[in-house]
Amino acid sequence: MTMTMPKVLICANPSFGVRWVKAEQKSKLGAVAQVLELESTTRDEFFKDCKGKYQGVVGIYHHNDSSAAVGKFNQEFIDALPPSVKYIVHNGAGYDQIDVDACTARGIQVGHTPKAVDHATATTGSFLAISALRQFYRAEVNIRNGNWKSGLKPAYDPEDRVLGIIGMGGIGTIMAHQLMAFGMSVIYHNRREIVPSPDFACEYVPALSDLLARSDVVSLNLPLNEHTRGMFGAEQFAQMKDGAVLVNTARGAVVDEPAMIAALQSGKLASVGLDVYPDEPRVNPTLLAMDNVTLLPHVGTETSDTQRKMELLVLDNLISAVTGKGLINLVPEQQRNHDHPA
Ligand SMILES: O=CC(=O)O
Repeated sequence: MTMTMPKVLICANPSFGVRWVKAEQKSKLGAVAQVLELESTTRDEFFKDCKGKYQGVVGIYHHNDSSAAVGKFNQEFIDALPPSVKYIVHNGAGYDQIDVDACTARGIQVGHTPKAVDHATATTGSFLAISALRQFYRAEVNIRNGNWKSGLKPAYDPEDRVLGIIGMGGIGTIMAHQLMAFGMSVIYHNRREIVPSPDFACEYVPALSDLLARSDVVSLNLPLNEHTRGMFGAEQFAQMKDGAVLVNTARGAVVDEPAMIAALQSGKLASVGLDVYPDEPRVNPTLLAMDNVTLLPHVGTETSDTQRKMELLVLDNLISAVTGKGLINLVPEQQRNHDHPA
């Protein structure tokens, strides 16, 4: 019986693979597929195993941790996969670790977990915005060093300030609601206005430069792709208000990091709140040495509730795919009539 089942490879270190869902939820995949755990410990070993024990694999579960074990799912990696592979499902909303064009060329469909990440990532973004405005990190450093309020500079209230969201989607919408509760008003910039308009008070700003000129807090909520890599640089910082705040829960490589550091050093930016960095897990030491910025180690979705939702969605996608019903969450680039987002 098992031999006739399609094979699915959980391509992640066992402690990062499927760890939060209940056993019976995990076993639903086992009922329709033969589930293989990642055994290769290096990329070369993985390539060797593609010609051996991974032969016949139809679906692959991808986790950010997959890269730690076998490296990026780039063209070389995709080309080395057994010809049987038809689906790769990433546990995460951002799937920049996977070369989607290489997958498309090989007839492999790529899935991901949008929506499941929205609340947790939005909460992280809202925390970063508040912490950056109120300078809570600097205050915490003070108290931990026994300095009470000495040397603290005036901070800013969120109320009556403008939140500019770049890439209004699921995460941006929840962040907007959360920060409106703190008294902020919301404007957004996407490539196109959302139609019908969102059902809450927000204004579409067609020109990015206008949004930057009007926002007290700018939040990046867009995917990393060929259109967005490095899109936020010296020109964009120059267009921002003096003393504005930048929040990034998207991907570090969307921002030109040296330009951001220069804007912090000149005072153009009052502060930043970051959950993502261009070369994770490395963090620029200049940023680490600044106490007016709030930095988190890419924990946007790191809650047991959200991790469970994400794992479940990956499993549901794989079950749907291997039982002939197709992926539930195909990445936008592989959807018909796709026009790149935000
Ligand atoms: O960074 C987290 C995600 O892309 O889901």
